[in-house]
Amino acid sequence: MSNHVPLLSSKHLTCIRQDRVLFEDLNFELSAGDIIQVEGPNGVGKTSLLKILAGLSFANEGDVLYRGKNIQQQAEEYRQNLLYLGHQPGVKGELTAEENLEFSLALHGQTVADTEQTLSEVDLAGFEDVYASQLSAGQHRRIALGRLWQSTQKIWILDEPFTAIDKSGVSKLEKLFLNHIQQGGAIILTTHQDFNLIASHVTKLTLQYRFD
Ligand SMILES: Nc1ncnc2c1ncn2[C@@H]1O[C@H](COP(=O)(O)OP(=O)(O)OP(=O)(O)O)[C@@H](O)[C@H]1O
Repeated sequence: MSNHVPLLSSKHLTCIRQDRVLFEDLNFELSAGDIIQVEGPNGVGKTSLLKILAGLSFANEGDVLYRGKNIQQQAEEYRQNLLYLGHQPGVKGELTAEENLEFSLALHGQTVADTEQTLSEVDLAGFEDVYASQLSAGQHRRIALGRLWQSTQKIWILDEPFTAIDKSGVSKLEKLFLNHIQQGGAIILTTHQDFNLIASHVTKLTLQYRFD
């Protein structure tokens, strides 16, 4: 008998928002080496699901398990092993690119080191001292994505990480994702974009509108 325990799993998750059942009895497993793409039309419940998985909001029924145990019973350990990027980049206009990255890393308990190198990984070399208010939407997203390059967390939960990112940035991210899963990490993400490099590694979890 297999004693495989997934990194992250959901058991019988039900989510109701504004009297609408977004999903019901949702079960999935995310193991080391997996990439799961949550897909479905606008408003179907993808962000709601990711927030529940990240412990930022609650399901109406069911559980989220980290290594087989409810995330609420081991909130601190789970937090240390989780990197969540929401669909807003969360960048502050009055801080420079480098200050924003430092602030975001510190806020999330990540090591604040090599921020210059990290900004260069996300193609922001030369923009370190520019205020974010003077940077583009794609550059804001790149600052937020910088956290991935400094991540020691195994589980990445990413809400629309490719938004506003150009083609070469998307390829670079795909390479980073591949590297992450090859090192024993796992990713669950939403995107409306198709994958290229990592397409064969991606399993889809499709949410559908319910009309009951
Ligand atoms: N905190 C909340 N309170 C009330 N309703 C909410 C809340 N969060 C989400 N909803 C509703 O739940 C539904 C699903 O929203 P969600 O953001 O999860 O969709 P999505 O699939 O991520 O959409 P998109 O592809 O547009 O990002 C929407 O109708 C939204 O209005």
